[in-house]
Amino acid sequence: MPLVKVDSPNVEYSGEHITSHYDYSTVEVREDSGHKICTPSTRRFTIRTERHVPKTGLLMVGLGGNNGTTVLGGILANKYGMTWETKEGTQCANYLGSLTQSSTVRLGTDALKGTDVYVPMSDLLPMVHPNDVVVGGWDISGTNMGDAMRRAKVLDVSLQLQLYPHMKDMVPMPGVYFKNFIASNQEARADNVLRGTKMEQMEQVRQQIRQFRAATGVDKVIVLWTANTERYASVGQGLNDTAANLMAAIERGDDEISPSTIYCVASILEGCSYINGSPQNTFVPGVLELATQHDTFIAGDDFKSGQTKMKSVLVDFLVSAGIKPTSIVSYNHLGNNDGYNLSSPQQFRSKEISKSNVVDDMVASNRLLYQEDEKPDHCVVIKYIPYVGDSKRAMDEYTSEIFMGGHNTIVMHNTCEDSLLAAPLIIDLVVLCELAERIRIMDHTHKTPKYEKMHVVLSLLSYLTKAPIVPPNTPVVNALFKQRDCIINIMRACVGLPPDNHMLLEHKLKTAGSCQRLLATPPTQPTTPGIDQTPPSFAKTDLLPATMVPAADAVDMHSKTITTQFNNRDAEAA
Ligand SMILES: NC(=O)c1ccc[n+]([C@@H]2O[C@H](COP(=O)([O-])OP(=O)(O)OC[C@H]3O[C@@H](n4cnc5c(N)ncnc54)[C@H](O)[C@@H]3O)[C@@H](O)[C@H]2O)c1
Ligand SMILES: O=P([O-])([O-])O[C@@H]1[C@@H](O)[C@H](O)[C@@H](O)[C@H](O)[C@@H]1O
Repeated sequence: MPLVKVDSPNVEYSGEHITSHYDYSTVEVREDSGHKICTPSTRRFTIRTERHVPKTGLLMVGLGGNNGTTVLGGILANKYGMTWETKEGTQCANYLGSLTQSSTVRLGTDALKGTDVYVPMSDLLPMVHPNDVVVGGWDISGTNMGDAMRRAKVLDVSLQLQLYPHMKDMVPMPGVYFKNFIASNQEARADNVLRGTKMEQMEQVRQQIRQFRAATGVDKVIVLWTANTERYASVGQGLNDTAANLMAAIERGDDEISPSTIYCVASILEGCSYINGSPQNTFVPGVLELATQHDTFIAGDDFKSGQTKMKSVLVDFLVSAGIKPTSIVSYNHLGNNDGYNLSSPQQFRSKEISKSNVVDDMVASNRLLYQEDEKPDHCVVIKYIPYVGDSKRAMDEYTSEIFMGGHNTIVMHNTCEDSLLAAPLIIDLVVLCELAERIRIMDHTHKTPKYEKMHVVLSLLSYLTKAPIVPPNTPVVNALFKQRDCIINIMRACVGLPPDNHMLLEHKLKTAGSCQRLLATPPTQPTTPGIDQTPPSFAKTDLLPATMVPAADAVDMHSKTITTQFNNRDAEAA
C-alpha cells in the first residue's frame, strides 16, 4: 500500500497498478490583430503506473571514476548503515542532495489544522530504493573499485577503510576506448579496453549487459554514462542521421563513431534506458531514431550539479523579477581527473557549450528585457589545478541592469565538492528513469486511445541535467524550479492530484483560517467502509468568536491570537 493514498473517484488502486483519470489543462494562445487570444482547454488522460518495483541494475560507464566510485561507495555505506569518525564527529551515511531521497512534496492542507502537509517525494509513488540498486559498469582503467575509490580521494578515509573490503574485489568490465575522443592525457589510464572492430565491440558490450543481467538476476538494467567528456562527434548525412546509417557507420568502423555512441546503441538494442551524464553529443539523430524504433528511453546531457545549477536559479530569479542580467562570468578550477580531461580544448568545448546554454530559455521568456537576438555576455572558464582535487571552486559574477540606470553585481564563491554533488543526481536519474519506465499514458483525444510510454527522449529528467535533451520541436526548460515542479506535478498526476499551483486561495478569502471551509462541500465520493466521511466540526471558539465581542475585547483577543502565533513560533524555534 503506498504511503500516500488518494481518496478520489478518479484514482483506482489495484494489486498491479495505480490508475488515474486525469484532466490536463492548458491554454492555447493565438495572435489576432495584435491581441493574444487565449483558449483554455482540457485533455483527459488515463495514467497507469505499475506498482511492483522491479530489481533494478545500474551499469555505469566510467564506474572507476570519481563519480562512479562515490555512487557505489555511497550506496554501500547507506545499505550497511555505516557511520564513520571525522574531526566534526560521527558521520552517518545519507542521501543528502538527492531529490527523490531527501526532498519533500507538498500534498495539500491538513483537514484539521489547515497547515501544509509535506511528505517525502518517495512516498508519492512506488520507487526503487537506491540501497536495492545492483551496481556494475565499465571502465577503461582496470583498477579495482577499492583502489579507484582511494584514487578518487572523495570520501573520508575512515569511511573508505570500511568500504574497501566491499569494493576491492570489484573490477570494472573492460570498456570501449577510441583515443581520439577524450584527452590524450587519459591514454595512460586505458589498460582495460575491449578489442576488435567497432561493431564487434558493440556486440561485446551487448553481451556484457546480458551477462550482468543473468549474473545478478536483475529485472531491468539502466545504463548511465559518467565517463570522461568526449569531444563532439561529427553529425552528417550517411553517417549518423538515421538509425540505418548509424549502424552502417558502426559496421564500417567510421572514425566519427564515438565510444559513447557504441555504449548507447548497445544499450538501446538490449532494451536498456541510456542516460548521458556528460556534455558530448551522444544522441545524434540516428540514435534518436533507433531509440524510437525500440521504444527505449534516452536522457541527458551533463549532470547539473553545482555552478550551473546555481545559475539556473539565480538567472531565473533575476529575469522573473524584471532585473536584466547583462554579464555572467563563470570561472571555476578543479583538480580531479575530469578537470584533467577538460584541460584539453576539444573536451572543454563540449563542456563550455552545455554550461553556456543554460540561460537561453529564461532570457527568451522576457522580451521586455531582451530583444529577439539579445543575450547577456556569458563566459565560461575552467582551469585544472591539481591541488584542489575534486573540490571544485566556482567563482561567478552576475552584473545586471536595475531601476533608473542602476547596476547590481552579485559575486559568488561556491566550493562544489563535485562528486559528492553529482552522486545523488546519478541516483535520482536512475530512480526517476526506472519510475518512468513503469508509467503508461492513454490520451483520450486520440482516435484510438491506447496506453503508451512517454516519448523516448525523457525530458522529465531535465532538472538533473545542464543541457536537457527534449523531444524534437518541444521547448527546452532550464529554470530549476520549473523543472522540479514538472517532476512533482507529473507524479501528482499519476495519483490523481492536481498540480500544486501555490495559490493558497483558501487562505485569501474572507473565511481565511477557517479549516471548516476546506470541507464546506462534504466529499461526494462513495463512502469507504471504516472511514468516517463526516467533516470534523470545530468549536467555534477555536476559530472565530461565536458572537460579536466589544471592540476592546476584540483587540485584546486579536493581540492574544497574534501573541499565540508568535509564542508558538518561539516555542518551535526554541
Ligand atoms: N559534479 C560532477 O562531478 C560532474 C558534473 C557534471 C558532469 N560531470 C561529468 O561526469 C563525468 C565523470 O566525472 P568524474 O569526476 O567521475 O570523472 P573521472 O575522470 O573521475 O571518471 C571518469 C571515468 O571514466 C573512465 N572512462 C573514460 N572513458 C571511458 C570509456 N570510453 N569507457 C569506460 N570508461 C571510460 C575513466 O577511466 C574514469 O575512470 C565527466 O564527463 C564529467 O564532465 C561531472
Ligand atoms: O555542474 P557544474 O558545476 O556547473 O559544472 C561542473 C564544471 O564546473 C566542472 O568544471 C566540471 O568538471 C564538472 O564536470 C561539472 O560539469
